[in-house]
Amino acid sequence: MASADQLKALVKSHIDRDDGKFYSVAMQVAAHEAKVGHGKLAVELRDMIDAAKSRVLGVGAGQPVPLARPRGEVANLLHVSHPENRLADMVLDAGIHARLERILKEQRMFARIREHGLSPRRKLLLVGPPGTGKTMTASVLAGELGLPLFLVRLDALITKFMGETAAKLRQVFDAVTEVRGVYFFDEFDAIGSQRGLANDVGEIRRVLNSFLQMIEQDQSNSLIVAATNHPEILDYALFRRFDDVIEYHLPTADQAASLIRSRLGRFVPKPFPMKKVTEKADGLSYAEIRRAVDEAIKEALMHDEDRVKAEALGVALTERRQLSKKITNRDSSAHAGTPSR
Ligand SMILES: Nc1ncnc2c1ncn2[C@@H]1O[C@H](COP(=O)(O)OP(=O)(O)OP(=O)(O)O)[C@@H](O)[C@H]1O
Repeated sequence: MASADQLKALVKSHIDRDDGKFYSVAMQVAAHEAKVGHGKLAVELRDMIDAAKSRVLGVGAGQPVPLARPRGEVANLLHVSHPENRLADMVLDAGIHARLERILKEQRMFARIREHGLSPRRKLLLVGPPGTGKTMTASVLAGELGLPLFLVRLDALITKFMGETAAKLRQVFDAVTEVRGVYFFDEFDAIGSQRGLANDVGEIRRVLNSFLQMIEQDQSNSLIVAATNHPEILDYALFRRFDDVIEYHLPTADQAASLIRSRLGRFVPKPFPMKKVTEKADGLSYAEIRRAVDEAIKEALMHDEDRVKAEALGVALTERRQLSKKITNRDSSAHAGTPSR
């Protein structure tokens, strides 16, 4: 019998018209029934869910995806989108830029590379602090190559019923083979580390081993992109499974200036004391700088002004820094009690 929480979640997802949630809870109920020995009921429930899902148009993003729409159970695990981002939209140091260009070139020529028995680079690990462009990179790769971007939903993949996780991972890797796309595993440390996620360390180890096996065996034409802010807790065995490991960093002063200018567009202040303003961005991520610039643009719009005022931009950046400091302090005090390995 489903738990009270599951029943409540089912009713709530129906009220919210959240199909994805509804199917996910229904699958949990089926898994629970299988676990307590009601195999026939579990199979019936799963069949009903699969049949219902294959009738539904649009997955996750709520957009119909005619050519690359995951079906059946895997639809819950993948959120599909079709980004239009370009490499030129990113502010990057020359090294990362060159590596991404190289990956794109190998992908564009993959038939020729395959003909010679070689494999293009397509398994990538992106590491670096939050807001430095790891997710954006996955979007850019998809956008440049005209491929769908599949975000692997770790919340759906790693359930309370940990025994199911490896089976779900198998479904994701089957999709990787069947539908060419960019498959993005964000917060990859949830799979790639041996600690933190659950008390059941043995189970986490099994999931990690499954991932290692599946990524090693994968010979598809899709790109597999994993990202983490915590490379230090990744299992060492993972690194050699990737064709490239790319390290992202907070922007330098020049990169911050370049992002500010491109984001401001026609709103750029006149005169613009760039150096003075950029100093206020020191220590902020690209994402934080972008948000500060957006705040300043909104301020201008609300005052019916054609341009941002340099002081207003300075204030927005300073506010972001204060916020960022608060978050960092909170995170470090939260981690202070965590025993190290
Ligand atoms: N290198 C960059 N160049 C231009 N804009 C960037 C860059 N990095 C990040 N941004 C801006 O910040 C936003 C958030 O960045 P993104 O989600 O890619 O960061 P992330 O590294 O994946 O962070 P997290 O680890 O928190 O997921 C992007 O959508 C983009 O607008």
